[in-house]
Amino acid sequence: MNNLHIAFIGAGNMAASLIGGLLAKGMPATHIHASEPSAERRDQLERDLGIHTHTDNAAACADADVVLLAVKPQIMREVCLALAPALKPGQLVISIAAGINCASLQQWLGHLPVVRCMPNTPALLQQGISGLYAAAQVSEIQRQQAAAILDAVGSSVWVPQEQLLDAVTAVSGSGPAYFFLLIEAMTEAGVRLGLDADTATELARQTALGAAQMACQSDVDVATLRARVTSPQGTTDAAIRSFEADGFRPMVERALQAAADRSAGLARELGGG
Ligand SMILES: NC(=O)C1=CN([C@@H]2O[C@H](COP(=O)(O)OP(=O)(O)OC[C@H]3O[C@@H](n4cnc5c(N)ncnc54)[C@H](OP(=O)(O)O)[C@@H]3O)[C@@H](O)[C@H]2O)C=CC1
Ligand SMILES: O=C(O)[C@@H]1CCC=N1
Repeated sequence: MNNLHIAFIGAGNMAASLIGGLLAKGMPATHIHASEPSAERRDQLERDLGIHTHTDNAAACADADVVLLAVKPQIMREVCLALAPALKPGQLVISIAAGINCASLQQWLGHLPVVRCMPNTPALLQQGISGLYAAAQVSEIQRQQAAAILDAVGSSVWVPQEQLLDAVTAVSGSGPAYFFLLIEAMTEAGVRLGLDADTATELARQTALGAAQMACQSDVDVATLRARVTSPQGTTDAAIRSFEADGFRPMVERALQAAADRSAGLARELGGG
């Protein structure tokens, strides 16, 4: 993986997370090019990370084995149409944009080896998880390259049908924000219960970290872990009953359905394939 040359088209939040993770895994900074309109951001990337930056998307791709599209879905069409003449047949294109399907990307780029992927921001800490789907024209070696890039910043799963990326987006792509929301809400509730803000923040954050590590490392399922915290008629029981009475599970289901619907809706609104 570290001998690949990667061009990032758009170097915002998600690209920076991926670049940070790749560098931490030992990819030479000289193998990473990023095209980005903001001069301030380009300076920061060159100064802090040592990667090559460009104002011109085509120039960024000149020597790339993999072109990674990391612009907002709303401008993906115009970016792809402009980039199309610069692509070379052997290059693999990976898109991380929510909702933009392979057929649209292939049509706009005039280029068939396309992998669609949905990463998440914990990639910055090499704790990301990505869902991947490859167009039929992607070779086995290119599939391995795509998985290697995403595995460098966490782990990845292939989905057998492209529309399942809407579900991946709802669960893990957007998912970090749900946990941040819960930490925010727990912190605010702790403050209302009398804790100072710093103490409430530390308690909520460290509890989230400890619970996540237990969920990942334990050999029992999360329902069992929850039961072990929940003494009969104790404090956790009181909180869980309150959550359930307020419709916590259907609320989570509706939220994830909204995210998946939005992902599918972006494809309808912005797709051209
Ligand atoms: N954030 C997340 O958690 C996740 C995001 N994604 C997907 O990743 C993609 C990027 O999202 P995110 O990183 O959050 O967004 P950002 O806005 O942070 O990054 C997009 C970057 O692209 C730059 N840009 C704008 N126009 C062009 C252009 N014509 N050519 C090259 N670069 C351009 C923007 O610059 P400027 O700001 O100056 O316009 C910006 O720096 C989206 O498609 C999103 O769906 C996927 C998974 C998770
Ligand atoms: O909110 C979004 O649309 C992007 C995709 C997944 C996470 N962020």
